[in-house]
Amino acid sequence: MNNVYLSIGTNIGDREQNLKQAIKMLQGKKNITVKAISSIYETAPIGYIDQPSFLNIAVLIQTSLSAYETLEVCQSIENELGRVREIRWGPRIIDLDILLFNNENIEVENLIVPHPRMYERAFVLVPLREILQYPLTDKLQLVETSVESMDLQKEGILKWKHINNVEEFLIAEDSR
Ligand SMILES: Nc1ncnc2c1ncn2[C@@H]1O[C@H](COP(=O)(O)OP(=O)(O)OP(=O)(O)O)[C@@H](O)[C@H]1O
Ligand SMILES: Nc1nc2c(c(=O)[nH]1)N=C(CO)CN2
Repeated sequence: MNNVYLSIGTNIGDREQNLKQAIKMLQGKKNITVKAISSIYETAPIGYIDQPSFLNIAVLIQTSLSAYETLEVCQSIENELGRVREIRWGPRIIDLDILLFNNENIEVENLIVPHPRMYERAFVLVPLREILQYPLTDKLQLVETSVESMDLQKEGILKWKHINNVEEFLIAEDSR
């Protein structure tokens, strides 16, 4: 079984609903088990600034899929939820990135793991830190040391909401 950390972001539409949908779709795959979900963080947009704030979350899954197959699942979920690719780093209904795949270094076409920009992004590291599985590998340890040296307010971590009961969170009625 592979331990895989994912980052999910959304800044269009009913953002919380988008996160729920994405997690439910992950859970619905027969080769994937969702093991942990971080709090939901509201974060200021990084990179391309003139866009709404994001909700960001980190998820730990266990899967028999390869890294590339996991990427394909992430992309199929993005497509199914109706993501349209326009501006680089611009607004999106949903974005699923593979952060870490076991403790592996992977570089194949269309896939680089660890995610090349993860260690400089508070919106990735802060949720990820919450769900790190022990014992810490060197890559997980680097998450902790990187986040410790960040000024979270300056990095746009605005507020967060803890999910007390994951089952309840996922089945809760659409509030619209
Ligand atoms: N670890 C990874 N996780 C997800 N996608 C990756 C990864 N490494 C490379 N990619 C590739 O990156 C491509 C562009 O991804 P995307 O459009 O989501 O970028 P982005 O979210 O705008 O920016 P960023 O990659 O900085 O988060 C994807 O099509 C995918 O093939
Ligand atoms: N706060 C925040 N900013 C972003 C995000 C994101 O998920 N959260 N995703 C981006 C594209 O990868 C660019 N900027």
